[in-house]
Amino acid sequence: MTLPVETTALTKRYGTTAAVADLNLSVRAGEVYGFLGPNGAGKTTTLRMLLGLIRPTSGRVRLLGAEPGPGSLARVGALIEGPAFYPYLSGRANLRILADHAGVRRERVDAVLDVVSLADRAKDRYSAYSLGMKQRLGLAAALLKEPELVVLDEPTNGLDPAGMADMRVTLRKLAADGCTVLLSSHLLAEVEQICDRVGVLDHGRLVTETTVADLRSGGALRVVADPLDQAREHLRRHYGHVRDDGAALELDVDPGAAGRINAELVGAGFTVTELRWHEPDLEQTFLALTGGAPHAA
Ligand SMILES: Nc1ncnc2c1ncn2[C@@H]1O[C@H](COP(=O)(O)OP(=O)(O)OP(=O)(O)O)[C@@H](O)[C@H]1O
Repeated sequence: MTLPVETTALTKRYGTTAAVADLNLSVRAGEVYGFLGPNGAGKTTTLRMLLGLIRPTSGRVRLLGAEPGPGSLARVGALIEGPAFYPYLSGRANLRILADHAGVRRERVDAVLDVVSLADRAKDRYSAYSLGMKQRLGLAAALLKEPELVVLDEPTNGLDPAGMADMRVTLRKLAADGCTVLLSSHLLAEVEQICDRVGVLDHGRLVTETTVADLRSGGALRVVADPLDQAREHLRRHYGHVRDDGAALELDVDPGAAGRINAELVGAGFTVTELRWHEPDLEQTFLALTGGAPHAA
């Protein structure tokens, strides 16, 4: 099956600086793919190459199975630089202008306003919109041509938690309807909640491409039981290595083992006061992958 986005050894140099180096990305049909990296990692440069806005120094881009060009780009919706709208016109009027320009039926305008949940504010002037609504109108514009693939550069940047949540719902809805979504972000927590898979970029290089579930793997079962020392020895006998920080025990077991361990401890006469799966700290994972490079929140 054709991948919506595939790059091979994609490279962009500015003078002696490699903004993007040897990048092999693959975005699968119907997924929400998060392109993650600290500021300056090369995300925007990559997205611009995908959309044919700048030329790679070397390497190859396949967009919906073809070179980025009029044929493939007609099937792609993109939001790269902030959307430009007329501030004194309503959201609907702005979209109508874009629809007319793109040769899209006007009925499509109301359909996309619905998708981004702006139908009830469609008559309001663009200048009265919140940042979240402006972003969603930008997304609506990108959806006018019923694209198979949507490419969004930092779609949640600057949004408050409610705006982020709205955007999340909208993007998941798009994917559920069969549209592939590729978005960039420097916020791991955000990507983690929206995306199926992530590609982590650092200094122009892909350091990992994996599922969000995989990024999260490596957690441990945290157990607090009384008396703690004896519970530790008991668990060691059955499960091997047990970490003890003085307040709680941690076991590297499968999350599904929690119920059995609870029953065993209670059966052996321990009082279990806490037993929960402890997720790995994703922020630490991200910092480790990107060499601890500081990135803005
Ligand atoms: N036109 C250009 N000329 C020279 N250097 C550039 C140009 N565009 C980007 N760069 C450099 O390439 C690197 C990657 O920039 P890019 O904007 O792609 O990063 P980014 O991951 O999108 O970060 P941000 O979120 O801050 O935009 C940076 O070091 C940047 O300074």
